[in-house]
Amino acid sequence: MKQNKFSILKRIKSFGFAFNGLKILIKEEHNARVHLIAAISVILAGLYFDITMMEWLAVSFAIGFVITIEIINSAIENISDFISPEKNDSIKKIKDLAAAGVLMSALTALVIGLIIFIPKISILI
Ligand SMILES: Nc1ncnc2c1ncn2[C@@H]1O[C@H](COP(=O)(O)OP(=O)(O)OP(=O)(O)O)[C@@H](O)[C@H]1O
Repeated sequence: MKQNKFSILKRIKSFGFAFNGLKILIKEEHNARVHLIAAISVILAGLYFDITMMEWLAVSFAIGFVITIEIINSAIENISDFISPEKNDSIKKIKDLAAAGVLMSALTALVIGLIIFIPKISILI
């Protein structure tokens, strides 16, 4: 890696590139939109049920975890398509593994959501 001098301007630019990544995610990745809608719904449910600070910590971590894994999955999908636009068994394995990462993160978030919200919803019923 090149040894460059530290520059505030360059750090600010890096933030810009990262925000551009978020823009690409929302514009091009349909699964990310689904996760975003789920995240907004959970935040609204958290406000409605007035969940505790610890519960907000768990919910925030779950949301951040799923979106982060979704971003990594999208990057892997894009690099895979760039390297091999044609069908390839190794690319299939790589993409399926990345998709499994998203599935695991979403299931983890679902379990956290169920633990927090089922008792609160059951009181209403
Ligand atoms: N180049 C390829 N070679 C072999 N299999 C592929 C290839 N591209 C995709 N696949 C298979 O198709 C599945 C879906 O790939 P795709 O890139 O469409 O992911 P997706 O999650 O459905 O994408 P999207 O984010 O567009 O919904 C992969 O998990 C893999 O099994």
